[in-house]
Amino acid sequence: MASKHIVNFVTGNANKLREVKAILEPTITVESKSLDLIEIQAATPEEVTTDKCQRAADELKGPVLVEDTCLCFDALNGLPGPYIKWFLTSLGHSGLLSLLAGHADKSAQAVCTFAFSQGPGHKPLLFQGRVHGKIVEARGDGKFGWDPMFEYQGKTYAEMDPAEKNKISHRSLALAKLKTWLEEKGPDAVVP
Ligand SMILES: O=P(O)(O)OP(=O)(O)OP(=O)(O)OC[C@H]1O[C@@H](n2cnc3c(O)ncnc32)[C@H](O)[C@@H]1O
Ligand SMILES: [Mg+2]
Repeated sequence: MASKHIVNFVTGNANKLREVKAILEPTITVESKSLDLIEIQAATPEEVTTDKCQRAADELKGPVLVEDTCLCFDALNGLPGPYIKWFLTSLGHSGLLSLLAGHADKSAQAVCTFAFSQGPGHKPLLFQGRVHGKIVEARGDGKFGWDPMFEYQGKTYAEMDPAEKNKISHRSLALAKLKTWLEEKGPDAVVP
């Protein structure tokens, strides 16, 4: 049976693409374009993702889906947040963990914000998923970003098999909202 909907997911991250495909297909067909989009320096994931989506729509001159992921440490008032990529690159897992050395509170939130735009000039729609977990010493053999140090209900993301992670993750919670919107309104719904 042919998919009812097709989305064009623009990302430079192959791990994200793999998860998005595993979560959405076959109900929704995921096409993709590998682009490393400029991300503005902003305080909230909503601002970052909205801007990123507009850039992608302008560049590809059509409908696009983008996503931005934040990892927010509660003891640090939400930092590193949207800057997690640069913190992870510079500090690695152990350096990230040591940011919380002086804090008893190791709780953290994994936040995934998708933005869908019908094309240049259209307002991006946002779909967000959030998982409350905790930052631990790296465990598990997952190769995706900070998966080994984010623990949810006793297991790090890296200790879960892919299907298990995709059932409960910040990304799947966000995509469930996108799916509902696509099924109820459809990509041709009138968005300003
Ligand atoms: O092209 P884009 O989609 O922006 O891909 P990116 O790799 O630049 O991703 P982000 O800007 O959203 O930065 C998020 C960082 O968190 C990492 N990350 C994203 N989702 C993750 C997940 O589910 N588990 C572990 N790490 C993740 C990712 O590898 C980045 O280092
Ligand atoms: Mg990025």
